[in-house]
Amino acid sequence: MRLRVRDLAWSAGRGAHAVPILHGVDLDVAGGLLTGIVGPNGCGKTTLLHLVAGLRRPTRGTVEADGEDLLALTARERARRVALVEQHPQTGLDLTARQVVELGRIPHLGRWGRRRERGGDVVEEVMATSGVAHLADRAWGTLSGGERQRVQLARALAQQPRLLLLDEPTNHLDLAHQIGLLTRVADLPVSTVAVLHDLDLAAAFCDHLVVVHAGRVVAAGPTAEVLRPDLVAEVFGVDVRVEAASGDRLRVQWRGLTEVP
Ligand SMILES: Nc1ncnc2c1ncn2[C@@H]1O[C@H](COP(=O)(O)OP(=O)(O)OP(=O)(O)O)[C@@H](O)[C@H]1O
Repeated sequence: MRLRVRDLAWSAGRGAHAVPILHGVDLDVAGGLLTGIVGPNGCGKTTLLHLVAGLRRPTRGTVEADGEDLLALTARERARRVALVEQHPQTGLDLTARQVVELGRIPHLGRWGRRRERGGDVVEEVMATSGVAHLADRAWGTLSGGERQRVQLARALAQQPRLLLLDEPTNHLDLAHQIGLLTRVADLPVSTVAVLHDLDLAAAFCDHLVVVHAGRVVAAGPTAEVLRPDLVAEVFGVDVRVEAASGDRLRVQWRGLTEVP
C-alpha cells in the first residue's frame, strides 16, 4: 500500500484555546517498505500515527492509501486496511492473550462471527511467528511489558493490514527481541511505519526515515540520505557519528550532547 499524506494538521483543544501540534505534514510511504519516524519527545509522532489510523480527526489535510481516502472510510473498513500498535497498551483487559489476538479478526468477521471467518488459523499462525504461542492461555493482566508488546503486534498482524503503524514497538523489549521484532517487521510484505527513538536501530532497519521536529517534517527519504550528523545535532541536540556497518546498514554512535536539554 502506498500512503500519501498531505498538509495534515491537528490542534489540541478548540476555538481560542486550540494549541497547534501538527502544522501541515506531508508524508509518503512506499509500498512494502519500513519507514521510521524519529523526532524528539513531544514533536507530534504519536499524533501523526493517530491521525493516519483514524483515532483523531485532523483539522485539515488528506490521508490516502493507494488513492483511496482513508478519512472517508468507516472504522471497520479502515481496520481492514490499517492496524496500529499503540505505545502504551491497555492493561485492564479481562482477556487471555489469544483473545487479545483474536480482537484483530473483528474487522473481518461476518455477521454471525462464524469460526471460519474468525480466522483461527491466522490467529495461531501470527501467535507462532510473533513468539507468543506459549502465552495463549495466560491472562493479559499477568503478562510482562515485553510480552504484551509482542501480543499486541500479533493482534495487529491478525488484522492482515496493508499498512501497519507501530508506536515505539521496541519499548519494553530486551535487545534480542528488539532486533528480532524489527528484522521480522522489515521482512513483512506490508507497508510499515514505526515510531522509533533508538536512532541506531532506525538506521539499521528502516528503508526510509521521516524526521519530525516541533510538529513539522524537516527531512524525509532513504535512511542514508536523511541520517546526517548535522541534522541529528540540529533536531536532537546530540553529536553523533554515522558510519557504515555490515551489509548496507548504518550505525549511529553518540558522542555527547551539543546542548543540554
Ligand atoms: N489531547 C491533548 N491535549 C493537549 N496536548 C496534547 C494532546 N495530545 C497531545 N498533546 C501534545 O502534543 C504534543 C505532541 O504529542 P505526541 O504524543 O504526538 O508526541 P510524540 O512525538 O509522540 O512524543 P513522545 O516521543 O514523547 O512519545 C505534546 O506536546 C503533547 O503534550
